[in-house]
Amino acid sequence: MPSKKRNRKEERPTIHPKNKYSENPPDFALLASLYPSFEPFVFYSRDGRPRIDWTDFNATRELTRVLLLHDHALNWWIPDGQLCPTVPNRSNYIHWIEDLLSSDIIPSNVANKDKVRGFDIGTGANCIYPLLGASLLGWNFVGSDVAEVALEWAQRNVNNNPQIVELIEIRKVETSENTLPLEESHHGESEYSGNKLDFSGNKDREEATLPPLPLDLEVQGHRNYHGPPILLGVIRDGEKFDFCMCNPPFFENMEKAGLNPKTSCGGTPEEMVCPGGEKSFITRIIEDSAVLKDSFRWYTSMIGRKSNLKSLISKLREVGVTIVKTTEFVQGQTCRWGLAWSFLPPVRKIVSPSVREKSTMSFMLEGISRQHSALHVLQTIESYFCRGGASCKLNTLTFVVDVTYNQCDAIQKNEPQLLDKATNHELVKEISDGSLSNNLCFRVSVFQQIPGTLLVKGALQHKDSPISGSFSSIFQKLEEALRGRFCTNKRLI
Ligand SMILES: C[S@@+](CC[C@H](N)C(=O)[O-])C[C@H]1O[C@@H](n2cnc3c(N)ncnc32)[C@H](O)[C@@H]1O
Repeated sequence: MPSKKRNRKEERPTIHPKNKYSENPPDFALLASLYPSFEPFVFYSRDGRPRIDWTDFNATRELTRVLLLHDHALNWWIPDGQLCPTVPNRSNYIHWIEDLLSSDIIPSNVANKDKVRGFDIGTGANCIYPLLGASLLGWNFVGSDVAEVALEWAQRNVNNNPQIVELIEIRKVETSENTLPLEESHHGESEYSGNKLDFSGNKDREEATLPPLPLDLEVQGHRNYHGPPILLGVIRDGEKFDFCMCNPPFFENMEKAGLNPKTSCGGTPEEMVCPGGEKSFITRIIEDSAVLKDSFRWYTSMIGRKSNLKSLISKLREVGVTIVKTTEFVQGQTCRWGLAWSFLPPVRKIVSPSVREKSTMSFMLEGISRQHSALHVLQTIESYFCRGGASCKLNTLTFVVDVTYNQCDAIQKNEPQLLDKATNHELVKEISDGSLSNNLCFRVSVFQQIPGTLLVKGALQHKDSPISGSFSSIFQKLEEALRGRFCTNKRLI
């Protein structure tokens, strides 16, 4: 999985507050004193902090083993080279799903409220999500996989934990002759992520190395998935789930996975690679979900590259989902995105309080010099929003500009002010029935008051849009920009 190099000064979302490690990161010294098998992997840096060598697969595997044992009472192991999960990171995804299930955006499964049932696509030898979900929250799981070694070890990891054995079924995905075999290129030890986790909180930790984006993936965009079935053909007739989750094989081949000498979390080609990379894998999940529809309350997947979010959200629109939610998972130097969607009709619409308060706004521009007419101001408003990525319709007869911001563009351009932040952790996007409601549409009108004074009015057109809460801040920014341009000599726009 790729990671994202982040600017240290940038404000980061934090680890999920329900995560066991949010307040108390793993204490290597304590773990070493309690577990002799972990002790040889711990050393002390000059500042006296206990550390482990993240480039040593045996060290990262032993850390995961003792964390699962110490904090979750789970017996766990994986063979050499298999993908080794970092427990705090994986816990964030589980808690996000917990939030989705407990939110009242879509109806809960009233009949089976106490029996949550999840489907982990590609559970891996480590079987980490079913193990965490079952032990932390008592959830039932089906964990699927195609790889023999994954199926064998996932089952072993379940069987070695009698307290949750009843909750987890490991299901083999049957490959048909029409599917392409997974790539056979073996590079021995490989990196699955460009991440370096440093639980010690030491300031001088190194930034993550971002593996290069596969060039041909970028150029060619989406390639069709030709691998084994993912949901359709694996889910049985009449089966219902509260959610599915997936940490997909992200890369097209092992070369493209990029090798990061700073970490060693294992990961075989079967675990890391699928034809077309994560985009094609998740696109197939979306296509399957459009057939399976209400068999799942929530469909979710992890995404390794933010650049894939936009096209995947467009795909979701195409297939007519009712709700899309995204989140960012951040832990240490690791950054991923979560994408969730549903076909169930939303129970409520998310409208930020500011929308209810302010769907029309206005301001006066005074002291405008003679050479600037109302038409000039109107055209400036149009070009201001066009440059920000909106589409605009100018009417010079009525002195009106109609502005439409597309939500996906806002995400891609990283303009958080256009997105309605429902919690600190997630950006919520609700696409309700109509096609308009996931856009932000407003009308700006310019009125001549007296020479040198204009009134600028803004009126929100679709108040139910989930991102309409951003209207007032956008309008305030317009005011600032126009004042800078026309009322002083500062050229802001
Ligand atoms: C990146 S690993 C994730 C393993 C584990 N869930 C984790 O988070 O560490 C992806 C897994 O998906 C499996 N896989 C690939 N194609 C699959 C398919 N069509 N259905 C189910 N699993 C698949 C691989 O064998 C591999 O175990």
